[in-house]
Amino acid sequence: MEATLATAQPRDTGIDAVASATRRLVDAITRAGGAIDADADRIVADLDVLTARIDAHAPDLPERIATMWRQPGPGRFDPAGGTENPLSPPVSLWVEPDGSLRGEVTLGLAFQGPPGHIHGGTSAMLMDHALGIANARAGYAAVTVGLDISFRAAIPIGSTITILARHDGRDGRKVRSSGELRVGDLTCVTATGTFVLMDDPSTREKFRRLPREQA
Ligand SMILES: CCCCCCCCCCCCCCCC(=O)SCCNC(=O)CCNC(=O)[C@H](O)C(C)(C)COP(=O)(O)OP(=O)(O)OC[C@H]1O[C@@H](n2cnc3c(N)ncnc32)[C@H](O)[C@@H]1OP(=O)(O)O
Repeated sequence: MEATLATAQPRDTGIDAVASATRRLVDAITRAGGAIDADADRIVADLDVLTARIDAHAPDLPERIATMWRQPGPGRFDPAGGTENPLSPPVSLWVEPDGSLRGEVTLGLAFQGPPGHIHGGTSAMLMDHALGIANARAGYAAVTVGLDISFRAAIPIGSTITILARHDGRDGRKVRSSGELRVGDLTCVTATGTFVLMDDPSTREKFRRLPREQA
């Protein structure tokens, strides 16, 4: 049986292709470093032309946010697995037979923390997001109120990171999930999360208004 994708289905055209190309651009810049200084003026001019071309298509922010949230299926704009988000690492999470999630990602220099290794904030984002999706797959759309994370071993840049996440249960308006990041057999990061259901009145009140109304 074909495995179910819990994150957005990547496309190789349109905005997904632009986002992929932008990830390649960011990776190239971080790898080249100051070696591009001599060519920087021309590069900036070229990039500014591209930015203006793309910006010409952009609606105002509240309209854009509303459009994003009207899209069906897993978030295509998420910061961890959003195929349309150039800042999102290219994460795909699949549903295992027991309902837990599993995925793989390889991260480049843009995500570096300690020398040659992944930044802890990036690991925390991968965990937060995977835990949230594990809850959503179990039927509980919820926001994070607590994330308990342990960094047990540093993750080398360029290694294949396995992401594991599972929904652990519900306690009133709170839901719990847990997960880990592994490289091979080594568990590098473990995390447990506490989330509050989106349909809890206080959460609904907090997140129901569009940014236009909040301004
Ligand atoms: C993007 C999201 C879309 C989601 C829908 C689509 C789902 C598709 C999957 C996408 C996956 C996304 C996964 C990313 C998820 C984020 O990254 S969400 C962004 C980060 N989180 C936030 O911005 C939430 C900020 N917090 C709040 O706005 C408010 O806390 C809330 C949620 C409105 C609740 O407010 P409140 O009613 O005043 O309650 P509060 O005092 O905060 O505490 C709530 C409960 O949590 C407990 N609690 C609080 N802190 C902690 C803690 N550190 N540890 C343990 N328990 C705690 C409290 O004790 C309390 O428990 P009970 O009293 O109910 O037993």
